Amino acid sequence: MNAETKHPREESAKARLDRMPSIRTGDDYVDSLRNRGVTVYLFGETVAEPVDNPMIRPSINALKATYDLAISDPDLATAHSPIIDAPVNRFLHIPTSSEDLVTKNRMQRRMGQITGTCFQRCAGLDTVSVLHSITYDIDQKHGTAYHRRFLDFLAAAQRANIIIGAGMTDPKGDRSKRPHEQADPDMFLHVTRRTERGIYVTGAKAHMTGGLNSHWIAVMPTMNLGEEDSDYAVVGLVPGDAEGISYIYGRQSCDARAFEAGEIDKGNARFGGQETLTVFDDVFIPWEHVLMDGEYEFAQEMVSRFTAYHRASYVCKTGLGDVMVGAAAAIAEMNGAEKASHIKDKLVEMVHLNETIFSSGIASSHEAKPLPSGAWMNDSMLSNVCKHNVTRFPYEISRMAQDIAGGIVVTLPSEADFEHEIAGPILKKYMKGKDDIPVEHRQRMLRLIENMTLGRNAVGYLTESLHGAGSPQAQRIQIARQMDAEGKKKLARDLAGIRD
Ligand SMILES: Cc1cc2nc3c(=O)[nH]c(=O)nc-3n(C[C@H](O)[C@H](O)[C@H](O)COP(=O)(O)OP(=O)(O)OC[C@H]3O[C@@H](n4cnc5c(N)ncnc54)[C@H](O)[C@@H]3O)c2cc1C
Repeated sequence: MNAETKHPREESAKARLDRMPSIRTGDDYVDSLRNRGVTVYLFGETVAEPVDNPMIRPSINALKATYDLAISDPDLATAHSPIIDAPVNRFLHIPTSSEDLVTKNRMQRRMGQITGTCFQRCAGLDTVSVLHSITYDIDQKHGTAYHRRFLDFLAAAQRANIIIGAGMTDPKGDRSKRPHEQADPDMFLHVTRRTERGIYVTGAKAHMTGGLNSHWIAVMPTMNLGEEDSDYAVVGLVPGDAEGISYIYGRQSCDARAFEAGEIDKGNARFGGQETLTVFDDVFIPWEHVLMDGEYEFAQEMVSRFTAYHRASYVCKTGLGDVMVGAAAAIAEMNGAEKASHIKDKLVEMVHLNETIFSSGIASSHEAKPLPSGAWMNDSMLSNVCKHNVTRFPYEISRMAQDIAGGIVVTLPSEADFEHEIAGPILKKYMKGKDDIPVEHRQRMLRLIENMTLGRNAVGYLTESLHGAGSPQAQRIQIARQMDAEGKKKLARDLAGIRD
């Protein structure tokens, strides 16, 4: 069978991506998502064209902004890729220095400031970063060809400028059991059969950020695995519209406001996040796109390297934190409370917490080290500290923003009532703060605070900060592994004059 007559399922990433018009602008990206025929379930129905769905579109807009930033600020959002010897979007660039990782963090903060939500592209970047080194290391041990396959894929992905989604988290069923011990083997994605041409996988990936906004998905194990879990030790690259893949859309708090008329009550009408349960029903992956098959002893190292990158990527939340501080300062002014010393002090505390997150994340990038493949990786201790700060501080920052905003942040009547013939003028009279500030400005600022602390974008600012890249205990385990208590005890013994 020659290349022309191959079934599309077997087509190489290069052939498929070379056929695709290269994406340059944000508008190109939006166009690239049209007419893909992906199966998406939302509110008990299938969605004919996700791009035009009012609930889905804000999440697409957030990814669109990553393309627009690359054009408006190329120093920040593009990098020179040695793989194709050309500039690429930084979200597809393998870091080859600590400076690369520092600039990546600055870009992530900027994206958070622009969108006020999860812009969904970090997990894919951190996945390709870890695949660079882990495929190299597996090849060194087993003589496999994974690294060459990976580089071929990444070169095509960089040229086409696509989005890569990260499918790591399995549904996991009974948390006390290993994958092979589960009553239902599909609780973790696994290989069901191997043929001369490739493998078939079945299972699901949970909470997938930007699931159906991605052109390709990288699936990989979610935890350390033993020999009995070999079929679960699989890494594969799959087009997002591959046969057998379906997406079930995750609800977000207040998401149905997307269908209402008007934009004020949406809080952030333009941008939102997206998570899907991505289901793999006997999905074929040709060998060319398989990057791990049974090398279970590398699963733990892969997860640990992924988290070293990804837990520092959570500096993106400091961009959202900047928006929260701005919103709190603005609503204090609108309420006429900005001169109160406790308000000023709360704003200082919010900034202190936000910058504490940033400092641990950026420090982990400055302390990055090279791996044998040539990719550079964040300092793991500091990136775990960064993520652990993220599991707490955005909640505290949100509490202070709600404190400063006043109870009206949760009792404000609807935009439609403000427009009502009788209720409208009453509301415009009583919802006023300072005289010279239009009521609508106050309404909008309150809705933004609501959106980020209780509404759709609280998913990205709060609960994703808690669980994304691993729940808090996962960071404490990593910190405990690396804290070198014995070395620290020796320091104390020496100073205390205790000699063995
Ligand atoms: C908004 C959002 C976006 C996300 N995006 C992505 C993505 O793009 N790609 C991706 O792969 N994943 C993604 N995730 C998934 C994220 O990595 C997981 O939520 C996280 O790893 C926790 O897993 P879980 O949600 O299954 O919770 P659980 O594992 O059920 O954890 C719940 C609690 O139980 C505890 N627990 C769990 N298992 C055990 C055990 N065996 N022993 C003791 N305690 C245990 C945990 O510490 C935690 O406190 C996202 C999550 C969120 C919320």
